Amino acid sequence: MDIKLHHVNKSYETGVETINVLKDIDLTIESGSWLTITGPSGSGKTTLLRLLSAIEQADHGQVIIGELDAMTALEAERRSFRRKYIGYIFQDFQLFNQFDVLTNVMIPLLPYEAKANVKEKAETLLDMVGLNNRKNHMPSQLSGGEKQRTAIARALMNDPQLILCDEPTGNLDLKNRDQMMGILQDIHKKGATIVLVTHDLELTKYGDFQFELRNGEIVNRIMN
Ligand SMILES: Nc1ncnc2c1ncn2[C@@H]1O[C@H](COP(=O)(O)OP(=O)(O)OP(=O)(O)O)[C@@H](O)[C@H]1O
Repeated sequence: MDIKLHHVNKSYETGVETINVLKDIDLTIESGSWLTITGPSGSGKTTLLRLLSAIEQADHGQVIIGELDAMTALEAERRSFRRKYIGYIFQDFQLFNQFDVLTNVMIPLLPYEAKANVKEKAETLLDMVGLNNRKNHMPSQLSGGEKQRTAIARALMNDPQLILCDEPTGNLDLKNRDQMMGILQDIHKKGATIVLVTHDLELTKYGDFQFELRNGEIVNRIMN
């Protein structure tokens, strides 16, 4: 899906001060492309992903994600759009500690599809990320890398057209990192748009284009 951000600003109020996190962001991401975003800690990368997922709204500007006008759409409309089209791999995984791995992966689709189908799909994805032998484990029993792979499997449950990845390989060893990047490449070849935030400069070689965020501004735009 095509994505367009125009004159986008985002700030947070802490009660003491206003933090201007994203400043006048202009960005076009063509359907099926792969953008890699790097930048120092606190530069606004996660905030940008939150706007691209329509979890949060900008203060000003235009945010168009496929058919969704994220600035004017109501919360329910944004949630439904996310569920249909977006896979989000969160930096902190956001697993439900009270549910086992399989249930964590099934959760996004459970309210909407037959349980048997959802289970089959979740098991296929857990196989793909090499975790089928952990499917009945609780998150507290997993290593950081296993949690991350669970989060990756869960993000793929809805066959997302747009995949937003926040440090998706930060907890993985090189072998698992390359395996996960291989999975993302396969999905990308099938047409998904990918936006990947990373500190790992090795990963910038995968995308079509990249930029750095610095202090909430885009710098160093590079076409690969
Ligand atoms: N809900 C919030 N309330 C107040 N400030 C926030 C909030 N969310 C983020 N910030 C601030 O916004 C700035 C950008 O945060 P963000 O998480 O987008 O950075 P980042 O580039 O993803 O950092 P990292 O690489 O460390 O994950 C930081 O200074 C952070 O403290």
